[in-house]
Amino acid sequence: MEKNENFKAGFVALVGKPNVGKSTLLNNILKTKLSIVSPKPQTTRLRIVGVYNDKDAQIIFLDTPGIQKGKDILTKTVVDSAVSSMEEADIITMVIDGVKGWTKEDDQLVENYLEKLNKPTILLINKVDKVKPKDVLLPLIEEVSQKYEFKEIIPISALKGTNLDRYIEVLKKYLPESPPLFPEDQITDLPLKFYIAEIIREKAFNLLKKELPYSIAVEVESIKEGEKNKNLLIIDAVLYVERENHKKIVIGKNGQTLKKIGKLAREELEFLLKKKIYLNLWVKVKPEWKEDLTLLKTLGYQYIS
Ligand SMILES: Nc1nc2c(ncn2[C@@H]2O[C@H](COP(=O)(O)OP(=O)(O)OP(=O)(O)O)[C@@H](O)[C@H]2O)c(=O)[nH]1
Repeated sequence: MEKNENFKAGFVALVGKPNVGKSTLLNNILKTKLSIVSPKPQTTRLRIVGVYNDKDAQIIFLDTPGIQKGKDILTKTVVDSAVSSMEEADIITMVIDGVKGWTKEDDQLVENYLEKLNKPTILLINKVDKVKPKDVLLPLIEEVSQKYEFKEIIPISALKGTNLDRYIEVLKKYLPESPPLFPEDQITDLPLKFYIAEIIREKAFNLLKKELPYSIAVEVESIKEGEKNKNLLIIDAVLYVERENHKKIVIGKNGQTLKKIGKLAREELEFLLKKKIYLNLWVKVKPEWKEDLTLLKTLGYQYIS
């Protein structure tokens, strides 16, 4: 790719309440599935970096998990990682849900973070495919422009792709001039083990969200190539639950639920990695895994101090 002389590169932190559509936005911009999208709030617990490249710019997205209230170590870790994303960023993008409008939590985000960090901030009003332009959107734009000195306010639909090109152009305007910061083929800094664990966790979460909304963690213990067949990956992974009765739920009657999780994860992994996959899944009980620092670190929550 022929590079523009005034090439720009830098970090953009995506912030906003759970469920406003940050993961959908990132996935649509990067056209590859890096973070979990699900209708349940607070599923993105990891800081995920996606890298957008074109001839003018390299934009590195920091996807921050919702800033939540909570006392366990996992929640604190999540908040720390969200804050460090914002501190690292050249530009902050705040996302709100156009249907729900501006909320009290958004006021807190402005007060507690944006005003203190004082970085160029862009506001995206998402899900505009679901709102009436005149009756809802125009008054909302008027309202939010009083809330903070946003550099720009852009109505988008992350789902439909509406106005995302305009958003990219605006980011380029505020990014510093710099050579690329990452090699171009690097679309995520997540190690493969971690990436696979997230896909398995997503499948388990989607099947079990009613019974076990937040208490499953997944660790990929090993990934080996087939001895004779290099096109085969053998993956061993453990699903951690907090209680014995949760283990029964994950396994299901005659092992049906675990089998289904395995099948869905395997199909997606085969598609994404373009290899044949053997996926061995176990379920282990690990009481209070959310409080277990060592395990959290193994699982990749690196921002624990
Ligand atoms: N109609 C409509 N729905 C959207 C749009 N963007 C996201 N959604 C839906 O909103 C829900 C939440 O989207 P996510 O991308 O998971 O939201 P998030 O902000 O990453 O949420 P957390 O992971 O909880 O922080 C999903 O059901 C999406 O399909 C949009 O532009 N229009």
